[in-house]
Amino acid sequence: MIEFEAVSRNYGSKQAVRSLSLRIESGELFTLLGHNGAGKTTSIKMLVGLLRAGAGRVLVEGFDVAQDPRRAAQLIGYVPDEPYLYDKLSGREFLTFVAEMHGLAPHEAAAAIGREVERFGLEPFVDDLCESYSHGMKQRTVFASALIHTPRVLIVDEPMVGLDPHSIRLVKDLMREQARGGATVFMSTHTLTAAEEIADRIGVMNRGELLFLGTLDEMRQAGGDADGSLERLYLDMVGAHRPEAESQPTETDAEAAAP
Ligand SMILES: Nc1ncnc2c1ncn2[C@@H]1O[C@H](COP(=O)(O)OP(=O)(O)OP(=O)(O)O)[C@@H](O)[C@H]1O
Repeated sequence: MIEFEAVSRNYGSKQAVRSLSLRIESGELFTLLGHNGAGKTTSIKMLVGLLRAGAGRVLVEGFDVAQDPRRAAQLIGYVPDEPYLYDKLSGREFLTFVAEMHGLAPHEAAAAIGREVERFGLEPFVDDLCESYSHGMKQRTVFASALIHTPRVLIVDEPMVGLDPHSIRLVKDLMREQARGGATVFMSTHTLTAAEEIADRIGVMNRGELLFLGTLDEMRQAGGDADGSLERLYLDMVGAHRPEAESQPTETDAEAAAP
């Protein structure tokens, strides 16, 4: 179970997340949507303990992630938006390192690694150095590492980016399977078709605030469109709230700024 209790976070004077309250039950697959800069990654970083909340608190299975970070880390599997791996380790060495970090005994680690290598089809490259992996191979290895300790809570930030269709299917099935098995799954994504297909509930974030929280059917009711696709409903919902496009430097500006 995940709980955000009136959570806020600023970067300097910029308020990235404003009084976010949200409860996600075990067995639920929750999807967080929102335009670039809406506050999704900031929320996720507070959830996994990489950032401290400025106000409020975040609980995972009842444990405050800021007060009890080790306990929370044992409960959480986290797949960040940028896959992190050690270039000079092979995939198997990396998975072994993660298993040891979670305190798995060697025989448990070997069994868990075998299970995840098979699940994510890593066998053809798992003994090669990570520096030789494509983006999708890295992402699949990171997914495997996030599941090594069979976490109760799986948190994934933009899981579909850069994956081939086969891997996308794998990841979608995996997230549903995790939720069916009783885990809490929290996914942030811009891939609306995937969210439409697999989410139990959807949250729409806008300028650090939760604009909508509910099922797709509830979103259709709110949007007055009984058959609307998630893409249509989402675009209508955030369209009215979208901030002015931030001014991008023109080529001339960039050239002028060059030394
Ligand atoms: N390290 C940082 N320093 C200053 N401001 C930041 C920092 N990280 C994020 N922000 C700002 O906080 C706000 C929320 O950013 P965040 O990364 O949480 O958005 P997001 O919804 O994950 O966006 P995206 O879809 O582009 O990943 C944005 O206005 C962003 O500019």
